Amino acid sequence: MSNVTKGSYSIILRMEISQGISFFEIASKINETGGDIIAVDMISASKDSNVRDVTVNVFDETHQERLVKCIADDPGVRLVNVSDQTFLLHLGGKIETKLKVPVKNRDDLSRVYTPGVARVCMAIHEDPSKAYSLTIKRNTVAVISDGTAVLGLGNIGPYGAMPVMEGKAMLFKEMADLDSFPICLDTTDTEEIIRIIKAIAPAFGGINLEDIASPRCFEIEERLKKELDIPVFHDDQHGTAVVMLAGLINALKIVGKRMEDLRIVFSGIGAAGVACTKILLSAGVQSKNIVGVTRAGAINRNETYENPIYNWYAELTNPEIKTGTLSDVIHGADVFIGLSGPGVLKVEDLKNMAKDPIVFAMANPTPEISPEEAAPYVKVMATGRSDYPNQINNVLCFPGIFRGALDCRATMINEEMKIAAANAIASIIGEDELNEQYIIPSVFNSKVVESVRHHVIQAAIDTGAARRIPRDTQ
Ligand SMILES: NC(=O)C1=CN([C@@H]2O[C@H](COP(=O)(O)OP(=O)(O)OC[C@H]3O[C@@H](n4cnc5c(N)ncnc54)[C@H](O)[C@@H]3O)[C@@H](O)[C@H]2O)C=CC1
Ligand SMILES: CC(=O)C(=O)O
Ligand SMILES: [Mg+2]
Repeated sequence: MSNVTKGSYSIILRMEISQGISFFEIASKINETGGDIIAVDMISASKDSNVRDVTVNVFDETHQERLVKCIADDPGVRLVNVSDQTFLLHLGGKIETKLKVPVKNRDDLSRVYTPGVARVCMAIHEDPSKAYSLTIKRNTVAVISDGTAVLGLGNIGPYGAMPVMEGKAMLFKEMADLDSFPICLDTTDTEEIIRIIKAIAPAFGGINLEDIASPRCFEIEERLKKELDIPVFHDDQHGTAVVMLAGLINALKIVGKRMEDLRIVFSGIGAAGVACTKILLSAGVQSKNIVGVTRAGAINRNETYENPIYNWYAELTNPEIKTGTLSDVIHGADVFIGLSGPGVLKVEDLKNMAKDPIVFAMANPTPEISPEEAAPYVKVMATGRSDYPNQINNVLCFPGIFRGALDCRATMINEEMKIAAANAIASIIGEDELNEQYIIPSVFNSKVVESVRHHVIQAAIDTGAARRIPRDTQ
């Protein structure tokens, strides 16, 4: 698997084909390399040649390179250009601002802007809670990253992070009709990040932290939760944990095991790994049955770590003081939870797990083991990707959880609201639908957001986190 992309995507090959060369010869070559032609458009024709755009589905970057070489080497063809539809889709970014009221004449102008706007400003100045009714605050989330843990790509900086944050903003809008701003900060200084987020908070109903590396992400989130009165939610921690728990609740129904009895090995004790561990402890998993593995091996209490989170993890888990690599500690595990990097789990490891292994290989974009390799040896397999069954991805959680939190004007997103969201997601799949390939609803299942919203609002009301009760909940 390539480290960047695997799974089919489309490229457009613009090619000038000499007269006398049949297009069918070219098409056969493309087919022989495994390319799937999905469209052919004639761009121009002359007596010497035809220029065509041929849209082809390819498997991955290596496949694309092979296909391009095969066409470029053909003496009857001049390859004019190769464009990738994913890149084309990103030209100029993916979102824009849209007006809710027109500004077409002086009259409009005097209301949306000065002088009319001044009266609205003063009303909010006198009663700041009016920001919720008279500004975008009540429906707007800030999606904030410092670019230090972008997907599984690592520290690629704020510019590199932007396409992901724009994508999250699109998902907020599409799934939950929430507006959001992608904000990528050109600093990795914890205090500066906290100061900036606090300073911009007045415009927003909630803060979605994204792809900020551990352990810094823990302090940033904790401090902001204490110092702001709007929900602050680190999606890679809690969104992932909620969806993982939903998947595990359903997977256990298939294998007939109980949370209390599960032996679990985690690969990756970063933002997502820590939060998934915590939510599983809340759900009944016993800390003595958990072992966490990082690049340096199994976390254990005989070691002292520079990363304070690893020391905390060592005290909490692995009382048998298992040491060594993932392969050394995976023997007898019922569940593997991967939130680390590509390819760290091997087929041999799967063979050493307990009966009916559950494998959630959630590293993005390339999982800890490919479903193709794992399939013969696991009972339930899930990844973070959309091109395999059982996508465990925080996109199933964050739109609905923020929709609920903003609709009841929650001051925070607490543990009860997260567990409620997990149960809501799990319960969407009926007993008669549940199977190894369907433990988690599709991201596009229209019931997900509404169900998560509803359960989150109820939990917020029950725990005193709600500042208002939406009309449809009364
Ligand atoms: N499916 C989903 O919804 C989500 C998936 N993820 C994925 O989980 C992974 C971790 O994300 P975060 O926790 O946010 O990052 P992070 O930077 O906070 O933590 C990464 C952790 O993985 C460990 N790690 C990295 N490569 C490793 C390797 N080859 N072997 C063992 N350990 C390794 C690091 O030591 C660290 O403990 C990423 O691949 C990310 O894409 C994260 C959030 C959501
Ligand atoms: C899905 C997601 O948030 C991640 O991979 O970082
Ligand atoms: Mg993320």
